Amino acid sequence: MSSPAPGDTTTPVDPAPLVSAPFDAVLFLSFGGPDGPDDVMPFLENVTRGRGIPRERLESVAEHYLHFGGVSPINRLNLEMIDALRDELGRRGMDLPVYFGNRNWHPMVEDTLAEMYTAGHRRILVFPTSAWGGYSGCRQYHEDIDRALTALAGREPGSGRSDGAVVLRKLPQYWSHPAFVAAGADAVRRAMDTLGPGDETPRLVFTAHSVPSSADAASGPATDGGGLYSRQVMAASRAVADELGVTDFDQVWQSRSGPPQIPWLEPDICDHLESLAAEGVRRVVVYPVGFISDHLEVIWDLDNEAAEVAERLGMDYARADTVGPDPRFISMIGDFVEAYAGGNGDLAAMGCGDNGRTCRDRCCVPAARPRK
Ligand SMILES: CC1=C(CCC(=O)O)c2cc3nc(cc4[nH]c(cc5[nH]c(cc1n2)c(C)c5CCC(=O)O)c(CCC(=O)O)c4C)C(CCC(=O)O)=C3C
Ligand SMILES: [Fe+2]
Repeated sequence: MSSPAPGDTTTPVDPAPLVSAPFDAVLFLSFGGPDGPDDVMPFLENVTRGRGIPRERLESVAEHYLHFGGVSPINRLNLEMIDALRDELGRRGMDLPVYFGNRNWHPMVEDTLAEMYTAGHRRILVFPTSAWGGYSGCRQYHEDIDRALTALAGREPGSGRSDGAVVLRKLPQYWSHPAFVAAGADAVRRAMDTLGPGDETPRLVFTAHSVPSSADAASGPATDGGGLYSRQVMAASRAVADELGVTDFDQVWQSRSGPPQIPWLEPDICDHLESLAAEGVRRVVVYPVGFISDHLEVIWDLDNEAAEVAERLGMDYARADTVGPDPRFISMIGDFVEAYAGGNGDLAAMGCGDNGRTCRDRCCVPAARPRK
């Protein structure tokens, strides 16, 4: 978490939100996922609205969800983290209630914000379930906040953001937080243990969600040369490997979508397993450092697809748990809430911003999307 580079202009913030008044509630903001078979297509349409994802890709992703009865584990996993966070805040004597809202499925963030407003909350800390910078990992969560505020202004005259009547402050990116790194390292240790002893140390492979190469190139402050997301993922992977004393590791990508002619970050985990097998590697541990819960992208793309490839290649394969349920991760969220609740948290931290404003000027701008 760095402060702005010299010469970098921080986006001006409305004067009112800068007032260092205390915050009175937490909004746990996530991606959302379907809760049953009838939700799957409407959910996918929400995710991909205007994004040029081919119909065939949607249909095959729908099948992944239907394979699990149309239910993504993401909502249940988020609710478990929220319960743990409530306990954590309670232990610290902090009485901020924790609400749950999503970008793409119920409870939708627009409805949650309306509920929070009705309950009297006006200064809200937002914890996003993404650790990263970049358009999908950071700016899109600011957009969710912006959309929810616009919807609120429509429902509740006088709730406008410009007069500072409502402040939603997004908490910073946490990919480099020691708790995130330590919990990840322990998850890798446990996965190594499940493989048991062998005559070869397993190769450690980190994965994160691929994004279009153009989106990665546009990630970070405009003055920073781009590639913020991929640099963060590599740095987080290296930090976990360092903690384990592992020097030989790979960092690859998973879950790409979009038409094949558009370049996305590569290599894909399944292709990478083929390359490793060709090199003679026989044992692999995969850690999805890019996600904080074992949601569908993890259990389908890694536990099904990649595991199948590994089996066909005759490799021993284990997938490490994501950090979500680790008490250190929940305690990290507690630390953020405690640091920001009084109103004096570090507003210059990367990813932090009020009412949908990004932390830096022209930061993580959406890349031009291909027209179909
Ligand atoms: C960087 C990143 C994260 C990590 C940061 C974060 O966690 O926020 C993330 C998380 C997630 N992505 C998820 C699901 C999906 N992502 C899709 C599509 C896309 N993701 C993208 C990027 C990311 N995605 C991008 C550039 C697209 C292309 C379309 C677009 O530009 O928007 C699609 C459409 C179909 C497909 O093509 O796969 C689905 C269904 C779920 C929920 C899983 C569940 O339900 O359990 C989660 C947590
Ligand atoms: Fe995604």
